[in-house]
Amino acid sequence: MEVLHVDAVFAALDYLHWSCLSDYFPCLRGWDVDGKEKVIKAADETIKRYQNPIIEERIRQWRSGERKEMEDLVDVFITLKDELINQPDLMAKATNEIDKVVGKDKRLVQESDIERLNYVKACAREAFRLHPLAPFNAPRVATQDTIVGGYFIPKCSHALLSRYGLGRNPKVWVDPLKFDPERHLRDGSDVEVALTEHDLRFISFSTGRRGCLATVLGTCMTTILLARLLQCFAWTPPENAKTVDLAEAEDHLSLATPLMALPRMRLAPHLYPGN
Ligand code: HEM
Repeated sequence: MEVLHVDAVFAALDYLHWSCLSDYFPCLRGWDVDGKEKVIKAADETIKRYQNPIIEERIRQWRSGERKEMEDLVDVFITLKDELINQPDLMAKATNEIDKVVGKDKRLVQESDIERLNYVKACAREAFRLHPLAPFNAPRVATQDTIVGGYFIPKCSHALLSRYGLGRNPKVWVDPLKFDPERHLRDGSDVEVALTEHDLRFISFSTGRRGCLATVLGTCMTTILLARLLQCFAWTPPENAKTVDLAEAEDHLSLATPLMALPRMRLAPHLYPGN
């Protein structure tokens, strides 16, 4: 069932940005002229069959008082960690910053440290720029004729922003394919690095009325997760490999080959939850 679920999620993601004839001619809805409705319906049913019982069980646990603490959410920062594995000097800079701010072997990174973890946040910004989760933002429909960035957008047209294209635009970013967190740090300034990017030079939380409602929570989750991955473990490529293969798959932005990396504990054992 889990394999079916993952396949269904990827099918749904693949189709997210496809245009469908019935979006433009609603009278065709149900006829499935281009065959996409059938694929999406099947994926949707599989996703619900897998996820709904989990969600319902969670709701039951909260209502009955059995569950009292928040758990899970997030994964993703895998690609970011891999970029750092391939450039040990950058990883050392991030780890040193964490050790300096938190102190070695004292405690784990916590929310109050975030404002002083500028290099870690610059790494996260760089990952948002270079490795967007999805190729496009959610589609928008123009409610009136308008001009954006010099382009005329007629009323009713559907507009998609390329997250991939923005982050790698050579007119905006010097050496755009290089993973270089320093580009987000202002020389000699201790201005706090933010993960938000309101000028849309790349998309992290987007901006405006429909931008992410949880930029503070998202920043907190991202920074703490990455900082703890680096604080708790020294990461190296797998045996027999010099680097982690970061090549993207041909038809989506995930890694072409599964991630393999070796973690080694770098803190005193009592600091790891469960010990
Ligand atoms: C690293 C974490 C996160 C990132 C990078 C992120 C990014 C985004 C992006 C790019 C959008 C679309 C904005 C647009 O289309 O213009 C969005 C929408 C949204 N996000 Fe997040 N998000 C994150 C975490 C969260 C969390 C934790 C929550 C809730 C607890 C959340 C709630 C929302 C909501 C409600 C919207 C829809 C806003 C609307 O359509 O009006 N996000 N997010």
